[in-house]
Amino acid sequence: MPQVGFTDHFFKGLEALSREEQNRVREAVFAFMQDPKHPSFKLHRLEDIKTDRFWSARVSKDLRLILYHHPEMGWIFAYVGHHDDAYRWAETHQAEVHPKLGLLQIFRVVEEVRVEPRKIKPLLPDYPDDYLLDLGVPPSYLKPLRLVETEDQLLGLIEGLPQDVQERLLDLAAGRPVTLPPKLAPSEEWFKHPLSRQHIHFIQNLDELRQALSYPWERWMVFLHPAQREAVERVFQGPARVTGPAGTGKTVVALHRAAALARRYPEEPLLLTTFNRFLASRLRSGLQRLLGEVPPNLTVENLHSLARRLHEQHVGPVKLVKEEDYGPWLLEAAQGLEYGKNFLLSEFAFADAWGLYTWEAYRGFPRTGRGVPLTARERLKLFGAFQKVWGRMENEGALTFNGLLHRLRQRAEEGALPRFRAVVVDEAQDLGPAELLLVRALAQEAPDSLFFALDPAQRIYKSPLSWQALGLEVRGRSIRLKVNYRTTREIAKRAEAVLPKEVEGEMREVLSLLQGPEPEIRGFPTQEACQAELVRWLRWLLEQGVRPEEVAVLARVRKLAEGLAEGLRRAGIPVVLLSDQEDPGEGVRLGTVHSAKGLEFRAVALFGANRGLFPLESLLREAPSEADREALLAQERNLLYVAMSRARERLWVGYWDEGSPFLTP
Ligand SMILES: Nc1ncnc2c1ncn2[C@@H]1O[C@H](COP(=O)(O)OP(=O)(O)OP(=O)(O)O)[C@@H](O)[C@H]1O
Repeated sequence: MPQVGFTDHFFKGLEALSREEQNRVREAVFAFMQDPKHPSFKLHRLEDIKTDRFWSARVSKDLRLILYHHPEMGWIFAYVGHHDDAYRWAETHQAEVHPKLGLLQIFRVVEEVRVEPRKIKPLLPDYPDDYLLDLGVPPSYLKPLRLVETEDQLLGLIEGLPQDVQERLLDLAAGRPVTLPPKLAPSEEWFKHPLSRQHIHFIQNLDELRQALSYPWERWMVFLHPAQREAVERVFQGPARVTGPAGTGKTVVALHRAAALARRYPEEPLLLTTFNRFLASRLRSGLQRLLGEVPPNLTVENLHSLARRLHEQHVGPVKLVKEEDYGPWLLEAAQGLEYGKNFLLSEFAFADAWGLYTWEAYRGFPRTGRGVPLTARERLKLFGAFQKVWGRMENEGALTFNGLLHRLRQRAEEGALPRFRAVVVDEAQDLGPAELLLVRALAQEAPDSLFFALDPAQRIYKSPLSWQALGLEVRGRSIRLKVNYRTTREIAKRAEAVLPKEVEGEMREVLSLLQGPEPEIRGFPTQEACQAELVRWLRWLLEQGVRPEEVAVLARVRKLAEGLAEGLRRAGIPVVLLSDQEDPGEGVRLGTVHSAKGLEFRAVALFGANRGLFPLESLLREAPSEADREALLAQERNLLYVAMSRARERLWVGYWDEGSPFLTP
């Protein structure tokens, strides 16, 4: 089979078609590859349009494939769409080998511009043509670029350029440093160049084509950003991580990396894990799409169920106790000590999270960030109380979940548990020390064995911690993503505005190439008024043809979400709780912000972005120290960010009385 390429434009066109049309297109592509000259395709060159390299092939009465014929490579599927749309695309796009980069670019034709006599104030400094060409700007864009005066004009002009060129121009306009793209080396084949692979997906053989055709195609499956590709393909000599704001494709990287590792280590046990059961099942279906099936040597399981399973298999049955069970024991054991309940519970949880079960371990362990300082004597007294609780747990044959994780870790370190050749962790920002130490112990000590995907600004369960202290040094092996593939620029900007400019030592840098309506942030006199407007908004969305399952309504606390569910149902809006996701029915998704972690929706409404809910007043009141309060505040801020950044196209935020202070940075 000759090699065949598919452009990112083709995938965009395909995504806009109905499932049935997509199937027709897939069949047509396959048939075309067997016999492009088959009369049913009525293959012809589009002579009458400006750039005469595109061809049209008929899929059905109304669907057309637009192709480009490359002298060496053969056919490249450039676009697909309904007849008029496809022809319009062909008329407004051109394919050209870039004079400096030496790579084929497919981009929107720019109108010829005449310089007007009036004086203009250009947005971009007067860079020499050569420099702009080095950045990958097509020659026809040089003049129009010089006439751009505002950011909006720039966005409008460059919208149709290859994504990598857009990124560089936006960085340039924002005064950020720009790295020149690598040119094609004389001996390099252009289709293997990373920039070509970012825009054109080449399929080499029939098997690949068959596989590609048997699954719904989505762009994330084939077009990786060069930074994503590096995170996926690099061989890391130690623990490594990918970070980036919401929607930059960290989960996509985790999936591709797991798939790449499965190819690299086909005979060895591998693990792809994440925070909860639901996210793990999403990873599993992502892998099925990517690979056809989950390879037998790759376990995909959330960390908690993996730990339980390993304990049951290798140690014995599990009986867990929670804070509500051991809390009273702790208060009893600590009688006579002058500490409040909240501090006792939080100090116990701290020792438990770090596995400080012996006096030697607890005695000198750094309590940085704990807020309340303790003398050695005080530590000893507290430890005495903790020991009583642990003793009681032992008598009952029970342990905390962290206790279980530490016990397993110990077994793994002793060599009593099977180890994975490599472990990939998604949503790693919410893993605590016990979980991270277990992950480390479950991975072999070898290159590639530990990879984490995380965004510190989405930490909503745990306090920040030093990875170095856990033996996870990632310096030199940390890749940052900044291109947001999910959210429009307008929404991304508003969501990032909730956060400080720098989170845990990393500047928040995000670049979205998608445009859409401004998010609506609205205050109401009462909860009822807010709900009534939400109902109106939801009805309007559904009338616009947005499917109910593409919409999420989120609230800070469960009670509020549940009350709202009733209200929405009464108003005739079908609702499915996010917590019932294993078996979703028809309806708008509704739940707490926590339950929307890692998910995305076409439209998101946040109900009750009030002062008192963000941050949650009742939670802050319980904070045993100023330091704990600060940590909670950061988590609450992150929660608001998580809620807002779930939205792809539309975001609606409603509050009553007074809005969250996080909304006014
Ligand atoms: N290279 C890509 N090409 C096209 N789409 C992509 C690409 N990478 C990611 N996406 C899309 O962007 C969206 C966000 O991706 P993903 O969920 O992996 O981001 P994330 O960084 O894990 O987000 P979050 O931090 O919010 O969980 C998804 O719809 C995904 O399909």
